[in-house]
Amino acid sequence: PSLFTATISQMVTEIIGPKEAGLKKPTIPEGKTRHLCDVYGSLSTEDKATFLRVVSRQFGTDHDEVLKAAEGLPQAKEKSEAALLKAEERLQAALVPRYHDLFVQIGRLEGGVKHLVDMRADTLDLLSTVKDNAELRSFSSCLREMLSHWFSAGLLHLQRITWESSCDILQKISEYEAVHPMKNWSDLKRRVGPYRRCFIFTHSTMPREPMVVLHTALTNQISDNIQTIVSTPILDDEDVEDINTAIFYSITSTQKGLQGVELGNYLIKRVVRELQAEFPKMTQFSSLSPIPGFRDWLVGEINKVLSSTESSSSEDSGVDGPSSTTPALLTSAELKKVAEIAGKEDVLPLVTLKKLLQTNQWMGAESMVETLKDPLMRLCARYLYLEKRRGYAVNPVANFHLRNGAVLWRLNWQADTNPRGISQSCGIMVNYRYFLGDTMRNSQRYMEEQHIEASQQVIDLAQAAGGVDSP
Ligand SMILES: CC(C)(COP(=O)(O)OP(=O)(O)O)[C@@H](O)C(=O)NCCC(N)=O
Repeated sequence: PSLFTATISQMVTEIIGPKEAGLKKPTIPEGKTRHLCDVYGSLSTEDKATFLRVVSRQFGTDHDEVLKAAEGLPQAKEKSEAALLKAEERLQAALVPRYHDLFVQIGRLEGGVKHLVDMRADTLDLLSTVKDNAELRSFSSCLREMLSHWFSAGLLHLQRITWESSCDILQKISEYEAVHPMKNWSDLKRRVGPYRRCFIFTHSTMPREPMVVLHTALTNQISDNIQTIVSTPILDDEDVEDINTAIFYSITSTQKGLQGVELGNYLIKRVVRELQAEFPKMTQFSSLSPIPGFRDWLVGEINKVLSSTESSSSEDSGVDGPSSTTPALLTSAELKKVAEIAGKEDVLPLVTLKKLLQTNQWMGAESMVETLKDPLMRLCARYLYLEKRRGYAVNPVANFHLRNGAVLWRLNWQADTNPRGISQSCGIMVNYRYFLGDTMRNSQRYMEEQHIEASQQVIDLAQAAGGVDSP
């Protein structure tokens, strides 16, 4: 390992120059940079991790130099404006990690930007496995910052995908689909056919590679279920008079290394403009989104109640009574009904409910579905509107649309009855609605005050779950 580490340091130093070279760096033959990329590309996952650890640690900011430069500021301020500017430039240079120069050199190569995107994906994978590694985190954010300049809106090319697009692109559209996987060619044909629009962004450094894909349905109302979008037969030609709404029902960013560059946000905004131009009468823009993680969150909440019931060894029969902090998940009457319908009066109702949820068996009986509609809709509103991580919505899709300035607008019961939809979110889907004149303000309030703009339906449901004071 030490020989490998020394070799990495040597190769990087030959490209970015020794530390003492400062700002005067020799022009480096591309050959050394190309060789480093080839070596990196040939490494095993484990050796790539070593490479990333070594470079992020050995070629980060020089803390002593930063301190020295900072200490020189007061004296320079006393001396003159020119001296202060010079001292500030020295500090700015000191704050740029040395691997920044490595990224610049790699980015200049043919295929170098793609190499950096893949290297960032490797870094994110490594970060997901290690405990907090501050140097690696800085390395990743420096790389993200650089990539965000290369992948800004002005440098991305919008392309509409139709059945007449080339096969290699259509194949990638099918393979990359992460939200509602396509089963066959007719699925794919439907999603690019009449009353549908499929747009991608491509980038000159990765031609013929969809960087992000947005699927939109053209309708005359805000869709409340996915079946009518992905399962309807292929329609005849569009009747423009019948279109006034765009439903974003799937968006996928295909390059993991571009996480945090917000390509999806750019694409939605660009597609809205494109559709407004094509359909001047279009007035409604909304997503129809999955709610990944809701079912698992609910099972977790049930486990919390069961373990607290066990530990408090309360005499009552496991009725999910409200505790001082969190309100009851289901009312006693709802729990009683669940036990009755399941024919399990002798088991703790929450244990029965947990099993029904984990096996999707609750969908089997109409009476059970009816009984669970109100509690599941309440709890889903609480999950989306109240469950937070560092102040922001814990659900990643909610966080994405709320950052874009959308409104948490409507929960839809039985909106996705595929097994995947039942397992993911008990079949519930949500509309994040884009009111174009408000998105900027909504986004700002969400990012700065963690305020979630929500409709009365959602607020009432969350309130019924006992989690929110009346606004
Ligand atoms: C939801 C997506 C498109 C957001 O991507 P993007 O706009 O680039 O945001 P970010 O990843 O840069 O924060 C992305 O997270 C994604 O592809 N998620 C998996 C598929 C999905 N839609 O949940």
